[in-house]
Amino acid sequence: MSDTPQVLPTRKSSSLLERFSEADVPTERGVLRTVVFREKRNGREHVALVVGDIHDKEGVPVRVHSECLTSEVFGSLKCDCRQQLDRALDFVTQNGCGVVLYLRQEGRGIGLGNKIKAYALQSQGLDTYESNRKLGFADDLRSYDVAAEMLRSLGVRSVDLITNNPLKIAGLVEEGIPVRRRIPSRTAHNPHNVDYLRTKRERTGHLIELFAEDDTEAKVG
Ligand SMILES: Nc1nc2c(ncn2[C@@H]2O[C@H](COP(=O)(O)OP(=O)(O)OP(=O)(O)O)[C@@H](O)[C@H]2O)c(=O)[nH]1
Ligand SMILES: [Zn+2]
Repeated sequence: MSDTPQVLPTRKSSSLLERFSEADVPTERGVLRTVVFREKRNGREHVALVVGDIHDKEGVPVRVHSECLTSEVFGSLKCDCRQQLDRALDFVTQNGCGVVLYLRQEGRGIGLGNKIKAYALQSQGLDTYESNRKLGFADDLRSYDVAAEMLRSLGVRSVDLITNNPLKIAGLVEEGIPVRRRIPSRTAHNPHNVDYLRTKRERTGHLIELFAEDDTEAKVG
């Protein structure tokens, strides 16, 4: 991967978002071009981490990742979000080309406080989706309009999407982003997240292959 700063082309015609700022950020995996978008309706900031030349390209490897403070910052074992993020960053940096969108849709869109309320209900025996419903929320409140607009602003023509979630593929396609193929995001299970992963597989058709934590093959792709 080149360490040379690159200026990414900008499209000015976005309606939901302002393309607010961008800079190269050195990370343990190399330099990530970090582009911050602001949602005009609520000021929420979403991030695109860009590697390589993606403008006007087809089949760009893309991860559309939803924020999960508990696992990504605090190391919670209740889900697989940090692994998914790490593996996506590994993939795009090793590949020398790709994008990780980091969307501020914590708790599948219900927010951190409500996710922790849902965790409290799960400790009483409810599953991920039952606990959402008990709190008065739908299973998944996320939308992909912001992701689509970010990708359009970056000039991505079509994507190879790193995901196990068929609804995410459908959501992006509905928002006008062609998905050329899916890159599976393999994830390791542990005693704390195995029910969560099984529930995703059974309730929303996530295409999850489960690997034990010591399985060195558990990786993206
Ligand atoms: N409401 C709720 N959200 C959760 C729970 N556990 C994890 N999350 C959130 O779920 C989001 C990740 O979504 P997932 O459904 O796990 O995975 P996905 O992004 O749809 O699918 P992949 O692309 O395959 O990773 C993150 O925002 C997490 O904070 C939970 O028990 N309840
Ligand atoms: Zn998580």
